[in-house]
Formats: sequence, structure tokens, C-alpha cells
Amino acid sequence: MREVAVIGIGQTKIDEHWDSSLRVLAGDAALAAIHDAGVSGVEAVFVGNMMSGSANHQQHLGAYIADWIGLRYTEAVRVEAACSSGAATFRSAIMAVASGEVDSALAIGVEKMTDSPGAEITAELATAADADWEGEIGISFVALNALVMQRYMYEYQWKHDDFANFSINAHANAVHNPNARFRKAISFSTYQKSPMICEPISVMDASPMGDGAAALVIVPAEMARRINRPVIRVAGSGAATDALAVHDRRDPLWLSAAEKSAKQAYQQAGIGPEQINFFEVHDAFTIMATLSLEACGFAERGQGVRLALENEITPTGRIPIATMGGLKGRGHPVGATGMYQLAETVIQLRGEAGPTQIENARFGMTQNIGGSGSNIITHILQRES
Ligand SMILES: CC(=O)SCCNC(=O)CCNC(=O)[C@H](O)C(C)(C)COP(=O)(O)OP(=O)(O)OC[C@H]1O[C@@H](n2cnc3c(N)ncnc32)[C@H](O)[C@@H]1OP(=O)(O)O
Repeated sequence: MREVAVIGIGQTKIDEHWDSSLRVLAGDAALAAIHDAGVSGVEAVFVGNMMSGSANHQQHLGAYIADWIGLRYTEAVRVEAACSSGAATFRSAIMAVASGEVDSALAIGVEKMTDSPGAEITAELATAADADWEGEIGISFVALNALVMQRYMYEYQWKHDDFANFSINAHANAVHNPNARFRKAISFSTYQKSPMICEPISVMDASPMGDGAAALVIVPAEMARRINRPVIRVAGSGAATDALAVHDRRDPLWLSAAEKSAKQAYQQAGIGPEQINFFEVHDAFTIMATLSLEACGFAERGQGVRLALENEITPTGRIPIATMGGLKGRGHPVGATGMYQLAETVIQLRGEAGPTQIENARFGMTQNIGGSGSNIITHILQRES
């Protein structure tokens, strides 16, 4: 397999984009990535998305987007893995280039959620849960994660307030990200007063919906090394699944798929969690960020919350997370999120992150979670020079 690198990124602001269709959003991000890469085209296009068929009446996305950006007669397919569709798409693209099948690939993640009424979109999101055991009883993703958070707080004796810094850090970092949906810092009191959705998850524990697209251009690393720009190499990539239904898991409070995919990525990169300079975590809910930090080796079991409490997750902490707002502040257009995480990691590694720049960052990690932890994909990007 060849080494691969990212040479171009593009993204739209996450918002309620009433005036832009799915392909306009995807096209804007894709063309920005192609422009950033300085190439005239690519050999293959991969489009990540979760629910365009039901939410936007456009299931067939590969040719739809490729044609829109002027790439007719190019290979183009859609990739779906629920909320981890973005990272799954990136993984397909890097494998295509690493195998030698193509010399350039464009990975796009796009989702348009605000066209559908709230109840409808909540039901569509719930299709990422187990239809027979979870969807059947009408459970939403907020409710599913609330059950896990309840159990976690009971088991390890944490209070709701102890999770506040996940939200405070994400929103503080989102202030400096022009593509973030909520560019407003929040205080501890905002967190405390936030309306409860499904106890113990309040609005400030949950990532907001939104519309958006992000894209990356991937080429062989040897080609990237000939460009006069920092080389951002894909050092590691891992993917793993778990039982779809939470009650079927070995331990509902441990993300086994996160652990396995992170281990694969660490092994490929030849490093451990201590060498990761920042982590774009899947903070769809504060409890999910907590469990992800533990499974990836940044905290002991039941102690992920302590990293937030002790301010170790801020840009100057031991393991900075959500450095450009995370899902909480930037927004979570589900099938696009993994691609936003990767684009932000490239920005950090290029040294272009502004006030939330991580000093001397060499290794950035992303983790994109699908379902309530049933499909998890981890990537490690490295700045070579
Ligand atoms: C593996 C996975 O990734 S699973 C995750 C899948 N994603 C989800 O489940 C989505 C979770 N989020 C939600 O369900 C919704 O966004 C909710 C319940 C948090 C909020 O929904 P609603 O109550 O409909 O929010 P609504 O859009 O009416 O906004 C109400 C206000 O709160 C603000 N707001 C809404 N959500 C958030 C948020 N998460 N953070 C900060 N502010 C928010 C809005 O801007 C709005 O402010 P305004 O009144 O000043 O305009």
C-alpha cells in the first residue's frame, strides 16, 4: 500500500441553509477543496451522507454531486455509515489511493437536515439505532444517550454539572471558527440553566442539527511532498463495529469499537495516545465525548469527565478536544461531520487555526461515531515537516 496525504480542504459554514440545495452545499465544499489542492480534477469521488433519500428525496448522490461540479465520466459513489459516514467516506478514498487504483480522490461529506420538520428528522436519525429493539419503541438518539449517561453517573458517582466543561470548551473554541453554527461562548450558569430534553441530557449536552458540507482531496504522499506546503500524511486509520443495540453490548459504558479502531490507528501510526497533540472527538453528547476519551486511552474507565473538570481538554490542556468547536459548537450535520473533523485537523496541522491553534502540533486524531457506538472510525493525521 502507498502512503497517502491530504492536499486540499474545503467546507461550508454549518447553518440552516434554506437557499442552498444538497448539491450546492456539497459542490461549494468540493470546489473549495479542489482549489485549495491546486489540481484541475480528481479520478474518483466519494460522497458521504446519512439520510438524503428521506430528508432531501435524493438517494443517488455520487453522480449527482460529481456532475454538478463538472466531473462527468468520473467514478463516483455514495458511502453510508450513519453518523460516521464522513470518516467512512474518507477511509474509502484513502484506500482507493493507497491501493494504487487511482492517483487522486475527492472525499465529500454532506447533510441537509433542516428541510425536514423536527419530529421527522428525529425519527430519521433513529434509523441509525437497532430497528427491532430500539427504533420499535420510538426511542430517539437523545433518549438513548440519556440512558447511557444516567447509568454512567450512577455507576461512577458523577453529577450533571461535572460535564459542563465539555460544552463550555466546545463553544469557546467555536467562537473563532467562521464555519461553526454557534459562535457564542457559554458560561457554567448557561449550562446549568439549559432546558432539559431527556434527563440528564439538556440542550447544552447535545449537538445541534444543521446543514453543511466538507471535502478533502487525497493523493499519494510522494506527490504531496513535491508541493511547497506542509505535508499532512494519513498516519493511521482504523474502523470497527459493535452491536447496534446498546443492551446487546458487552458493556454499555464502554465503546469497544472506539477502543479497537483507535488501537488500529495507533498501531499503524506507530504511536500511542500520549503522542496525540489534539483530538477531534465525536461530542454528539457530552457523555459520548467522555466514553470516547476513555476508550481511546486518554482516561481511565469512569474518569473521562475528570479531564473536563480539570481543564485538560482546552487548547492548552493535556489533550485538547473540539479545538474548532466540535459537534457541540460547530454543529453536527451527521453525514458530513467526520469530514469536518478531518478538515479541521488539517487546519490545525498546517498551523492555520488562529486563536485555538495547538502549539507545535504534529499528530491530530479524529474519531467519528455512528449509531450509539456501533460503527466507529478513527484517523490519525501527521504533519511531516
Ligand atoms: C452518533 C451520533 O452522532 S447521534 C447524534 C445525532 N444527533 C442528534 O440526535 C441531534 C441532537 N439534537 C437535537 O435533537 C436538537 O438539536 C435539540 C433537541 C438539542 C434542540 O432542538 P430544538 O429544541 O428543536 O432547537 P431549536 O432549533 O428550536 O432551537 C432553540 C434555541 O436553542 C438554540 N439551540 C438549539 N440547539 C442548540 C444546541 N445544541 N446548542 C446551543 N444552542 C442550541 C437555537 O439556536 C435556538 O435559539 P434561539 O431561540 O435563540 O433561536
